[in-house]
Amino acid sequence: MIETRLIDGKAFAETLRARIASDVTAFHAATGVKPGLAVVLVGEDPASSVYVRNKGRQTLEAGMASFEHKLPAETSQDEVLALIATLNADSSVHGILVQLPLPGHIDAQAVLATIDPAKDVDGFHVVNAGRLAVGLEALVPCTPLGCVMLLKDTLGSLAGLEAVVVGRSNIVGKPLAQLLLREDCTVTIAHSRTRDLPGVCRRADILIGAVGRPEMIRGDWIKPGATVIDVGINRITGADGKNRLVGDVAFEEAQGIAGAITPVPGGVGPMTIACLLANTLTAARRLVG
Ligand SMILES: NC(=O)C1=CN([C@@H]2O[C@H](COP(=O)(O)OP(=O)(O)OC[C@H]3O[C@@H](n4cnc5c(N)ncnc54)[C@H](OP(=O)(O)O)[C@@H]3O)[C@@H](O)[C@H]2O)C=CC1
Ligand SMILES: Nc1nc(=O)c2c([nH]1)NC[C@@H]1CN(c3ccc(C(=O)N[C@@H](CCC(=O)O)C(=O)O)cc3)C=[N+]21
Ligand SMILES: [Mg+2]
Repeated sequence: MIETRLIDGKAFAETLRARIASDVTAFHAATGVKPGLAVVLVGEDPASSVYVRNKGRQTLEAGMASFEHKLPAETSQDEVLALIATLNADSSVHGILVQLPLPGHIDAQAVLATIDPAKDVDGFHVVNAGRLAVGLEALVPCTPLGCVMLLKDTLGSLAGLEAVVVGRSNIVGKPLAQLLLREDCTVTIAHSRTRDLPGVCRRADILIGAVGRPEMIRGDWIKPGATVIDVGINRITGADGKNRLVGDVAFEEAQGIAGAITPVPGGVGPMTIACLLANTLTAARRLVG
């Protein structure tokens, strides 16, 4: 048995946000401009509500302006597109985030395609996804960016390591694989059709759970000493009837096997928000500079 190190994403994110806040102060002093982040929320998604609340508060704490647009669930796609056009044209807005998932009658790809790529702080626009894929400067999705920051802080160089990413979504798995490739990892992307998922996971020096299934990745899927990043945010009802948050990895089982692991909460989640603020400042610098 080894001693499993806890990767404290909450503490790392606090440090990052403090640095961003002082950079925002300097940017404001030099340009007279306050970076502004607009968040568009259509309908009520319970999983999104914590994120939106934390984000709004931390945006203000970083010295940025926060514009929240909460629209009813029955808002038409055309109305959402019109709002985005307004935000694209608004010079006080440097970052635009449309909270996903959107209600079923709205085509998320059509909405994302309307966002000015220069203001796309989520990095979900095809232009930013493409620029990342071909190695050009891009706005990079926040959760993958946060994961790689934690990995580099834990491991130093990632070059040559076997990374297995479980999950292939456009918002986490795919861009994370791109970033790990950029760090010279040997990358495998696993998904629901992967054969022998436990065996594939056991190859990983770096194992990432981005699935959305509570504690699906078991302790004996982890190679001894591996670094485990748990992206999953799953709300479950415990034996005591209380709701709690768990990741995609069976955290207790990983103790004594993993070399290091992120907790849920307090791991990747806070990093996502810190990276969103970092991207908003980056966007403001490029738009104003
Ligand atoms: N911490 C944070 O900041 C963030 C956390 N999240 C959380 O991360 C998790 C993933 O989010 P997201 O990427 O949007 O989810 P999606 O539902 O978009 O994607 C899930 C992926 O997991 C794969 N998958 C599902 N079931 C299995 C299975 N049994 N075995 C192997 N692979 C499987 C799917 O495969 P297939 O493609 O074949 O269907 C898919 O590629 C969620 O819990 C979400 O809440 C998300 C964003 C930010
Ligand atoms: N356009 C868009 N961009 C996103 O980045 C995006 C999205 N839509 N839709 C929803 C998912 C989910 N997500 C989270 C971010 C932070 C926490 C977070 O701060 N979590 C804390 C607290 C969680 C809690 O206490 O409930 C933690 O893990 O410690 C969680 C989830 C971003 N997402
Ligand atoms: Mg999704």
